[in-house]
Amino acid sequence: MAAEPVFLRDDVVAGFLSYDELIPRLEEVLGKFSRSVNTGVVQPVRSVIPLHQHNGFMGLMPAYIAYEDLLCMKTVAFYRRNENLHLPSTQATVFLFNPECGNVIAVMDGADITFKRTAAVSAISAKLLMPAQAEILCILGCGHQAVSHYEIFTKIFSFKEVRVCSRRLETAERFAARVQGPVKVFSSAKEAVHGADIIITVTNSSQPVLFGEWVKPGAHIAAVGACRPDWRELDDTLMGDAVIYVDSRDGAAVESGDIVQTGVEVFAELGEVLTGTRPALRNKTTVFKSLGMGIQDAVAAKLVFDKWKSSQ
Ligand SMILES: NC(=O)C1=CN([C@@H]2O[C@H](COP(=O)(O)OP(=O)(O)OC[C@H]3O[C@@H](n4cnc5c(N)ncnc54)[C@H](O)[C@@H]3O)[C@@H](O)[C@H]2O)C=CC1
Ligand SMILES: O=C(O)C1=NCCCC1
Repeated sequence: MAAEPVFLRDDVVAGFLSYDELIPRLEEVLGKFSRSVNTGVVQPVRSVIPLHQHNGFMGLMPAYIAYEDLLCMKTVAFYRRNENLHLPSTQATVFLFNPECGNVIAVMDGADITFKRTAAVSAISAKLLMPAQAEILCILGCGHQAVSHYEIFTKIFSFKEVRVCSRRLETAERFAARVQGPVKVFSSAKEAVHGADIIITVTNSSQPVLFGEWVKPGAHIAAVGACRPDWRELDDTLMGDAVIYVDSRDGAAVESGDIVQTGVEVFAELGEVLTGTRPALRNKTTVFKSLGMGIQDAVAAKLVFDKWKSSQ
């Protein structure tokens, strides 16, 4: 009989998951995913059940990675909650399976994995696509993803100024009090992004929050929210002006409102840039449209599981 699956709580997962170890694994798997030859990295587009009654949705994100013999699935629900509830909008659980028989070997709280792998992938996009002299970082939206993005961006890059703006000023002020390091709080998104070299959009908005006419030419935008075909974060002008990079072309064609509704051409997947099959056009205004991928969760979960196992 198969052994009982282990359950790893969020604090345990967080303790075993470091950006330093995560980033190279994400780069490797994104590169293999984007290769046209069969690399055994299999990941369908997320299946999504909209939960209109509850202002949210649930997604199923299975993945198999042959070179790691790694079979994984994340379930993730995202709710637009009242900020005053102080509940995470993302509720995620990661299941690791024994690929030989399909039995579950571990169940993990998926919150930290989702926060860190998403921020790490945005940081990879910035490493490849941000202008050579990037001095000002601006984050729009001050929720959970904003915290992990602040952590990794200030850890691996050095900025003269980090600015934040959220829908409500109190949220941005709370964020500034919570993170370790200097932050300038703005009440106007237009003023916050003025002159910024990198802009991260991590909002739960379904309407554009960033407009092309505000953006400095040559800036890099990591657009993390608006993961439904009827949600937007970026306006038509910005989508039309920028060179568009994505994590997965198939996912973007189905899930990204900014892409589906404007019909803009996707220039490359991040994995294609990582493997050198498509160029990184650093001198242009670039958008990395992130949607999140099961393979990203899988490599993160394996890291956690292996560390947990060797700690036993
Ligand atoms: N691409 C990916 O891999 C992933 C994307 N997401 C998406 O990232 C987004 C953020 O997620 P969380 O931080 O967990 O959500 P959250 O609910 O913790 O934070 C959202 C923040 O956006 C702010 N906001 C809403 N409208 C705004 C506006 N018009 N201008 C400025 N700020 C505004 C809210 O005040 C809140 O601070 C969501 O859309 C979520 O679906 C989440 C996980 C992974
Ligand atoms: O990849 C993920 O995880 C998510 N992507 C879109 C929004 C919810 C979580």
